[in-house]
Amino acid sequence: MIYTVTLNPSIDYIVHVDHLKIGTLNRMSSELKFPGGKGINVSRILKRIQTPSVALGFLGGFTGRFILDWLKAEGVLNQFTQIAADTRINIKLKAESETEINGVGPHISDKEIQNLKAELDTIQPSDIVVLSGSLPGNLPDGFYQELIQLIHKQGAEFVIDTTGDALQQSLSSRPLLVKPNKEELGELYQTTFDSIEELLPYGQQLLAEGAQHAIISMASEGALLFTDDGVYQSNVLMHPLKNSVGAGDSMIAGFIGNYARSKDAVEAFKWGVACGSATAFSDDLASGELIRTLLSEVHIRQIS
Ligand SMILES: Nc1ncnc2c1ncn2[C@@H]1O[C@H](COP(=O)(O)OP(=O)(O)OP(=O)(O)O)[C@@H](O)[C@H]1O
Ligand SMILES: O=P(O)(O)OC[C@@]1(O)O[C@H](CO)[C@@H](O)[C@@H]1O
Repeated sequence: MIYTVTLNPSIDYIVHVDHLKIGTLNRMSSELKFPGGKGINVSRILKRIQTPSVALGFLGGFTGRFILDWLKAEGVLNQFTQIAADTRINIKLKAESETEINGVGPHISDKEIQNLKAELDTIQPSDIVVLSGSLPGNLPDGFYQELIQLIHKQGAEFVIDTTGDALQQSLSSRPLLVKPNKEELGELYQTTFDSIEELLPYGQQLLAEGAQHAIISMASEGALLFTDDGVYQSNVLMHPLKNSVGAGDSMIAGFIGNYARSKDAVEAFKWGVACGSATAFSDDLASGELIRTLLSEVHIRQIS
């Protein structure tokens, strides 16, 4: 089974404003609300590519109920830990450019933390746990490390999609996959990149530090896959961009959903690119139908 862990879920409140003027009243031209948070996005895409998963994490209040109802309607299995405080609302403002304003997240009590950790007691050695996104306000910086220890105690594998120190510290625990985007990779190694060639040593460094597979996603410039057998580059699919929120999560879902079955990293990468691109070309997360249509447009070549 694949488990996703979203410690800081959200309602993503997507607001379209035609001509945004700061400092005055603006009227929305349209608005949408979706369940959000990186692990939840992974589980929703897994469902659409017929791969079962169980979504874990903290949910509370009226916002938490909205997310639970939505996941139930979509048939996404879940075992969330109930909390007293309200799950956050993240604003995705779509005007001339895209602006995101993410909440800090609710307070989590010690008892609620223990309840979440107890959910990991039942995972099996063949399971994969996807740890994604930010930590709600009061959780300590090393919290992902604590979860990784619990996952390893059960003999299972993990994927981690986070940034900075938490990503750095996780590498020596041999994550099955890490997927920083180009900016996050630059932040990790305190550098910037002007070309694919400049990226290559840093992708290799992720493997040298312990990652089993690393994808560097580059939005409209495609993606790179680093494995012990070589480095692979995807083409860029050309369709109108509708929404980049969740493209990275969709890419992780596509990779891990396929890899869990095939154990073939290059084939899994192909699915990752199809899922990530399909979400970029959709208003919400991608449909299974669009993912399957785009799969035939994905071409992977070995570059090293
Ligand atoms: N505009 C685009 N055109 C074509 N493909 C795209 C575009 N945006 C994203 N993709 C595809 O989706 C993948 C993941 O996107 P991206 O690099 O934006 O991830 P991310 O930064 O983690 O996204 P997010 O945090 O918003 O979920 C890319 O590597 C690419 O394959
Ligand atoms: O604040 P975090 O946890 O880093 O990111 C949360 C978030 O921006 O990530 C998802 C897209 O990847 C959205 O659904 C959600 O709003």
